Amino acid sequence: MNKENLLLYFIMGSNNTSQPPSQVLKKAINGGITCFQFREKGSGALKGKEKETLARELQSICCKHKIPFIVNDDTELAISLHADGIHVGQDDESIQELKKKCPSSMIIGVSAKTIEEAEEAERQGADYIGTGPMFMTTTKEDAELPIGPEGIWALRKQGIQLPIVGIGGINETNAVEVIEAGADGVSFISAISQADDPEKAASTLKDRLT
Ligand SMILES: Cc1ncc(COP(=O)(O)OP(=O)(O)O)c(N)n1
Ligand SMILES: Cc1ncsc1CCOP(=O)(O)O
Ligand SMILES: [Mg+2]
Repeated sequence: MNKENLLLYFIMGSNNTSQPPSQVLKKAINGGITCFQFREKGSGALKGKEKETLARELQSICCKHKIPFIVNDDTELAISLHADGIHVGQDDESIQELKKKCPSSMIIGVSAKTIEEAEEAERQGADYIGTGPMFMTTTKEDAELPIGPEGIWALRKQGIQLPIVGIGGINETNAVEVIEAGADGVSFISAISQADDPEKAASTLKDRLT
């Protein structure tokens, strides 16, 4: 993956917004996001056919605008849709398993916050790591305590070369700190999905970072 694609990485599922997800995604793309992750998870999340239908709808929007479409957690869905990538956490399927099942062109993102996790992700051939939570977040039900941008500094200081995306509680006022700490990109859910004007929210974030 081109690491420039990680700069403004938007993540959303149907329960992260009160607006139609397809509308939010289109507005976010108009505002300048560079990557999208479909994360259909948590209370009220769609399942089965409904989940797949929404995934296909959002994928086709991404495809039309040449925005990488990454699926969170659900390897089978990612493979069946020929998604551009899959993102997994430490408690999800291992990179080793993913490498066996997925086409070699598929982007593999892994959550990693300790040096051990990041080094293991590098060894196993991940394409990028997602590190966080950077700041307090209420979006992820089982989020751990924030580690702050210092967590990214620490990984860089210890020699981690993989592209890093910060995640968790990132908004227009703190995004720059995350990049300054050594991240290649910032990912966010609520800063865009909960905004009254998702296009403006995305373009403001972009202005802060470019
Ligand atoms: C870009 C990015 N980074 C981290 C995560 C978190 O993944 P995970 O730890 O598996 O938690 P869930 O998102 O599955 O609840 C992410 N999704 N994306
Ligand atoms: C999925 C995830 N992983 C760590 S924090 C988080 C939630 C990010 O959501 P928000 O950008 O609204 O804080
Ligand atoms: Mg996960």
